[in-house]
Amino acid sequence: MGQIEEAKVSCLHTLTQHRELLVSRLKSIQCLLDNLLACGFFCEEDVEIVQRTVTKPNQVRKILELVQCKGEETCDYFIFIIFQVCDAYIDLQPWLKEIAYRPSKNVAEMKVINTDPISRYCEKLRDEMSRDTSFIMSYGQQDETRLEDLYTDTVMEMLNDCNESLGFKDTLNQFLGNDGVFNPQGEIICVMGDAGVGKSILLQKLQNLWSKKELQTDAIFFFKFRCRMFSIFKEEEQISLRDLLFKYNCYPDHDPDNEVFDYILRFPEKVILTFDGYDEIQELIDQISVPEMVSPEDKANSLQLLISLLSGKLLKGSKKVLTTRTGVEMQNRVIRKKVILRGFSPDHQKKYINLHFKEQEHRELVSVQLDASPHLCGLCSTPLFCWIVFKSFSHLHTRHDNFHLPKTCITLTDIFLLLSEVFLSRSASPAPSLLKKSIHCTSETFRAGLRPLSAFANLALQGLKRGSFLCNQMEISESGLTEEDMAMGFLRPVSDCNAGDSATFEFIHTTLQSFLAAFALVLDEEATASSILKFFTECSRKREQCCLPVAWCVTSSVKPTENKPFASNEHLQFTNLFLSGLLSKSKTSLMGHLSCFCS
Ligand SMILES: Nc1ncnc2c1ncn2[C@@H]1O[C@H](COP(=O)(O)OP(=O)(O)OP(=O)(O)O)[C@@H](O)[C@H]1O
Repeated sequence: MGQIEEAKVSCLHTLTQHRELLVSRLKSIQCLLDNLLACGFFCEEDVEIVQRTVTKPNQVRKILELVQCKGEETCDYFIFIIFQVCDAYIDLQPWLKEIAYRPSKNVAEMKVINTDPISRYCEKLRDEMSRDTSFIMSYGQQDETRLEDLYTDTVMEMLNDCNESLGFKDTLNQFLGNDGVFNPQGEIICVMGDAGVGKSILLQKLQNLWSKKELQTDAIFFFKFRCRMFSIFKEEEQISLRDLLFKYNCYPDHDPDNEVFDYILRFPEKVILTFDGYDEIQELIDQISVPEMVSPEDKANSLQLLISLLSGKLLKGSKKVLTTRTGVEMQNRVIRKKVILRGFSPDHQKKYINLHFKEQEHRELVSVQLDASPHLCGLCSTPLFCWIVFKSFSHLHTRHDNFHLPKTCITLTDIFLLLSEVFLSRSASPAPSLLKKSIHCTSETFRAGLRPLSAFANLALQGLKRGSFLCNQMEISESGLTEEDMAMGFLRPVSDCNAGDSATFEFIHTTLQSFLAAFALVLDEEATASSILKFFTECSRKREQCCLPVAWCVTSSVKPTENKPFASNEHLQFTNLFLSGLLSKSKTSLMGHLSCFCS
């Protein structure tokens, strides 16, 4: 009993003794008030008295005064709140250690609710992140697929500063760890890989793991960005770091004192930032004139904010993961580690088959067909192409008796023709009856869907010509596309790139946009040879290989809006590749057939 008395006295005494420190370090008042009120230590009037007091230090003084007036148990509980809600009272955790705080039996059984804005915001971020990342987007509005039902590990190779192999990794939960770090001062984990190899999906998986607290990290904030978004800001448009983080992720609720943002600035090491598709804005960054130092408080051009974040001038110490197509390099001094994605290994491919096909019969059929065609098997090591092939197989096999995956010489053009056929046949033919399947006839499906296909193709080409991966509702309506056409799956809505009130859409993958653009060029009867080959000319104008510094050592005077359409001309190169494919001998009959109906 004597010992308990002594402990009780010491709590009250502790508050008196450390009053000054508490006044200077206690920031989150609301959480204290909420809990003291909920447990009956404070009444409504006490809360009002504190709230009426101006300035935060005075509010803390008032709380301490009231708590101490109410006696030992209240003081005990007051310290217990600080102990329990450690995120919000991070500054006082060393103090708790110093006084060797141990909750007494009495308070240890009491409830503490975390109503601190920072903790609430972290929870909101995790919830939203989980919602945003649980489904694979490219499956369009029609058939959403859960990420966890289809995500398959891919081959990840770590490289050093000279691009020599440092070994392979096959799981993601320790992705942010020290394995493969060649420059401890660098802050960027650079994920590289070819089109469709799974860079965006890897980020999505990381985000999803974090939202479920399954990613090994102590970061409590995670902000995701698509680099494409930075290209839609007008040059004169200014945005603050606070708005950039919150507007494109989520805003904190009930944070009148801006505690969340202040916390982020004070503890950047608690922040993870991901930037997807750096290649898409590389040239914009390349051309921006040397940025001035950007203050976290001021508004600035969005690209300057991005550069400042990447270079560590803003939120220094935060963890950054950036994805880019192979070939777009950054200076090693900003890179912490490099990971290159190599796609599916044969084992991954088997796992992916099992996840993709529920029926054993289909699994076996696809495996046999893949084994019979090493060429197709090779293409399927790229997850995007594998997805298209499997999706086409599922769709066309259930509808047509005579559908088989092509055995020999399958090209990328064949793969995208298959995908288009799947999209077109969704609306064209009725669902298959169990007894009677129709005969598979590609040219008939294309002919029947020629109107929407041409409209999508023209939209893709117009986008490519003006250097945009996005299109708005007006452009869609002008192209004659109906709501039913939109449901086919070629386009999907984009939530984080909305310009103004109008909804924005993008093709489910940039390679599909390149394919459709090539389709439009081939179908255009009036196009001259030079206009059809326009992109060949552009691509032959060789760009100097630049090693991106994240721009600040580039002193070009060219302004961002005067830029050339695309960061790298890879999208045009894809269009050229598809153009060659569509003009090749094996496609003469299909394209000739369609051209007849176009004219
Ligand atoms: N690990 C994976 N598991 C299952 N499916 C995957 C995986 N990676 C990619 N895919 C499939 O491939 C599609 C394309 O992948 P993703 O968009 O991530 O490629 P990318 O490398 O970011 O391409 P780009 O450079 O063109 O942006 C995904 O929508 C998904 O269907």
